[in-house]
Amino acid sequence: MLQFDLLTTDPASHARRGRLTLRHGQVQTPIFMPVGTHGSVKGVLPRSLHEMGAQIILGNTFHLWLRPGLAVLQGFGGLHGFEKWNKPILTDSGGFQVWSLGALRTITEEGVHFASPVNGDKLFLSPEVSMQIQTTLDSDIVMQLDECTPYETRGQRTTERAACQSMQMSLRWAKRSQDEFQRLNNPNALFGIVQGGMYENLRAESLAALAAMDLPGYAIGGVSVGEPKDEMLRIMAHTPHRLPAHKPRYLMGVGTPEDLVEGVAQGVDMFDCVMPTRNARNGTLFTRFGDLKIRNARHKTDPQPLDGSCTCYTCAGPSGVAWDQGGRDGFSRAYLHHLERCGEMLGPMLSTVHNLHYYLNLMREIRQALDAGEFTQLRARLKADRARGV
Ligand SMILES: CNc1nc2c(CC[C@H]3O[C@@H](OC)[C@H](OC)[C@@H]3O)c3nc(N)[nH]c(=O)c3cc2[nH]1
Repeated sequence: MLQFDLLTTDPASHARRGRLTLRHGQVQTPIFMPVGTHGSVKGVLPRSLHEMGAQIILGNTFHLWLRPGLAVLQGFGGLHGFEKWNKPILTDSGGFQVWSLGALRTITEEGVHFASPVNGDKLFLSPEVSMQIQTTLDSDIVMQLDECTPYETRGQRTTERAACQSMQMSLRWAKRSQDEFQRLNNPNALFGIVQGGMYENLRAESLAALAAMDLPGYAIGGVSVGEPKDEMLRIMAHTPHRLPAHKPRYLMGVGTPEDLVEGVAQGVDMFDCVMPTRNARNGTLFTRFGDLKIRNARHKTDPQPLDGSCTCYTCAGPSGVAWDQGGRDGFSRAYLHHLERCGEMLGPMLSTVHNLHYYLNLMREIRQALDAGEFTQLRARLKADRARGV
């Protein structure tokens, strides 16, 4: 079950404002979806996710199938009951993880044979098995099982012929996913995934075949897989706006704040990326004026928060009043630098709150600008601000 309402479209770009209605609630788009691969968004309390306005989070079929396993998840009625998240969840199909297992897996038309990296068990993942797992997880949005076409194979750029064969297998797996999804009477929404490597003609063939399947939503896969930035931008400029306008469009695994703004301008509605959470754990913080490495000695005595305009708990404390607005309840860069240097748990926790808030707030600003017809101005200001440097 999914309803997508297209609210406004930007006259100067492919950007649009929408609203997704799913079984576990509504999602305003464009939206960023925090990644909770193993059933938790690393280092963040669900209550903090609610406070920062997270509307939908991700889970991953592959990881949750291996641990805790279907029997446990079944006992809780699925992933919502298990991780105590009562808003929408999107689960990825496991294709990407299995692909990244490398030598440990054998891909055939039937599906993928591999040894569990957890306990060595011999496992088999097919479109049908992936649908059965995601039905048990009861996620609001289910991704088809696909093959994420690599950018390179043994150091050589993937040829058009290889990308074509991979894309066509993903199309056959889309059909098998849809048949099984319907056979299971899954009440949620199944998304197709466009492949085709870095070849626009293959991307066009993939999206045409998927559009003909009349699925509730579509993702663009096979990017953010190690390709040069200009290649990703080329595909981002080609594919999203060619997908059905009245269906939600999800760009998988992307990206930096600049990529999200560019993606919205190209017509993307939904994003997921491990960057805000992973970078937080590595001490790289996103701010309005650029990225900041909290480990750097220059922060040792700095009383300012990470970002003077930010209202997150880390920057503005319980009052939520930003430093620039006179607020002095937030944590200082000096304190965060100290926590990082000492390896204190609180460091990555506070940094993750800030980075996720930054991403979610960026999308909130974009939605507001689209509602006010000011997306072009916001896009220019964000680009200039981020280039200023911290
Ligand atoms: C990072 N770049 C990137 N991610 C990608 C993901 C999600 C990875 C999935 O793995 C977990 O994060 C690591 C997340 O799972 C919750 C995410 O959805 C993809 N998933 C599928 N099915 N097909 C793709 O072509 C694909 C391409 C990607 N490029």
